[in-house]
Amino acid sequence: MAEPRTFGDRLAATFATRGHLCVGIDPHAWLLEAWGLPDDATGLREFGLRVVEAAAGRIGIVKPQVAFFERHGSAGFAALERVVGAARSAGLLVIADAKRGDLGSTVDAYGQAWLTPGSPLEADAMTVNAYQGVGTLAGPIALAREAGKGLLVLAATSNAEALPTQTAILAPGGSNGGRAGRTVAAGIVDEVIGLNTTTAPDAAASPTVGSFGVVIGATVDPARFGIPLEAMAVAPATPVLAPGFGHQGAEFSGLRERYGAVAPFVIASSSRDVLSAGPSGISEALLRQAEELASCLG
Ligand SMILES: O=C(O)c1cc(=O)[nH]c(=O)n1[C@@H]1O[C@H](COP(=O)(O)O)[C@@H](O)[C@H]1O
Repeated sequence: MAEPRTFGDRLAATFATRGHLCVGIDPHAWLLEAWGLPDDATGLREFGLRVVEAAAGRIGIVKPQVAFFERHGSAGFAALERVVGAARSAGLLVIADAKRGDLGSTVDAYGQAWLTPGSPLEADAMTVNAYQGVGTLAGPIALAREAGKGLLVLAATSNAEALPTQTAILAPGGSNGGRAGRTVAAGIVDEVIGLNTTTAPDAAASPTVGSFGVVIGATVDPARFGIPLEAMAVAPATPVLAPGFGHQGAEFSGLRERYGAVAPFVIASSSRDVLSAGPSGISEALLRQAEELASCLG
């Protein structure tokens, strides 16, 4: 059977067959040491490939954190290419956690790096930030539509320092002027919902999940940001990348209450908590977490 054309369709298929768990591939120096691996490009590659091997067939989504590979320069990027390639070949959805953002002409190149079919770092989706305006993302948005890729835009992040900025109130004026009075996070979410509704004609007959999602940390209260959860759940739903489970304190048992109507479209991400099970324990830890998550969502 042909692979679903859009990221949203592939995500919907993954939710149905492999569930909602995403493991973050975050090779912190202390984790490399705990795994008995060197803190260099060979260690990164080995770590990433072992996580991919553990994830394949057990869960559906991996999220390599680019920063840890970037620490080792070009050799780190070569390791990341191998890990991303292995994950995609294993049928896992790959979200490149690159958190790129810039003015339009520059962000276009970031989009090309991570979303162009056949590019060395090709992923299924990437994280981006829109603090220079969602409009700056026009290039990656167009590329994602054309290539069947996805974007996950930071809205309400899991870290406490973000609260004052992301709950700040939008001023009138500019292309986002109609959203004046709402929070920065809610304005971003609203614009991303709009991207999904305007993509629909091109996608499957009635897509259930859109290709453009937002990041809403599992440690925050979406109501505090005025985020319209019900509107996000209207088909094609705006998926949510939800980091913060495990090490940052969020629990799967709180997921339904936190995300309300949009809970069925949440990608629940955990890195350190799962990775600290080590190379011999990670497969079992992934299965256990996937089961727990499924029972909380079921
Ligand atoms: O975009 C992300 O993935 C992200 C957004 C956010 O709001 N908070 C957040 O922690 N993340 C990422 O998710 C991962 C969380 O890792 P753990 O706290 O170890 O599970 C890190 O790679 C973060 O960069």
